[in-house]
Amino acid sequence: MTILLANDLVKLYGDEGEAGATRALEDVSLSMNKGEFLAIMGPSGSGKTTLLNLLSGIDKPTSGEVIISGKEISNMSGDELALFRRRQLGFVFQEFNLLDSLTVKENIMVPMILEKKSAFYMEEKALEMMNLFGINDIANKYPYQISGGQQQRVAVSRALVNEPDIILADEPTGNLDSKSSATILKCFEKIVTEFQTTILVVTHDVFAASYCNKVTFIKDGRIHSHIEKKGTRKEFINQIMDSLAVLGGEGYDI
Ligand SMILES: Nc1ncnc2c1ncn2[C@@H]1O[C@H](COP(=O)(O)OP(=O)(O)OP(=O)(O)O)[C@@H](O)[C@H]1O
Repeated sequence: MTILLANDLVKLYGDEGEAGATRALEDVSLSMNKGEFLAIMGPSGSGKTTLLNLLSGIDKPTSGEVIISGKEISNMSGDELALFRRRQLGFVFQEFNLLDSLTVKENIMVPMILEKKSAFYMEEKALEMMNLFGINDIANKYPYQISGGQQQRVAVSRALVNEPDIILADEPTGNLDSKSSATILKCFEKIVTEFQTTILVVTHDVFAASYCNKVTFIKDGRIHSHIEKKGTRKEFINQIMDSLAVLGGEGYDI
């Protein structure tokens, strides 16, 4: 089942022909099936953030379309899009973005509160998530009382509670040490395997990308190449490094 389809995306910042206008994306097409775990990698300025902004509906393409679960989001009105983003998309960011005045459990409940779920359902669901990610012992703590790795596990739980069609993650391990990064990546692996969740990760980090099943490389706003994991994760790391060597550019974490 196709979850995400991007067709011939073009993004131009500024007006065509105008000095300083940038063609950030040129004819980018992408497709993801249910249960796929994809990393997008590319040099600084290659268009990764722009692509993520278009896929998540934060920004509109100059031309082309983004279809998620059969719905074209590039044409949705503000309200329709806001609802769609809340129900069908899960977001994980580098900065965790938790609410400091709410406990871990309350943070996880926020998307369900917005959907007016029953108190019983919310309790059960929050508990299920906290058990899944090993954070039930910190349910009543506040974000500033827990580690970065724990905060990111809360953020992943929050992204999952409304059972989104796809999780979009922007440098999810960017603020984490290697041990916490591995924990988060294993959480992603677990939900892909257990729930067939579809996850797209934008990352500079070879270690993070190696947990994915596929990597798409972009360069100068165009898709450069794709690779698929066939053997072990260690072998995939070597494959990713080889591709990055061909791709060129700087700013990768190895
Ligand atoms: N709001 C904007 N207005 C004008 N140009 C922009 C804007 N946002 C990005 N760009 C330009 O578009 C191109 C792609 O930028 P983008 O941020 O998508 O790259 P990136 O791959 O995410 O980079 P990084 O890895 O450094 O975050 C760059 O040339 C950038 O300068």
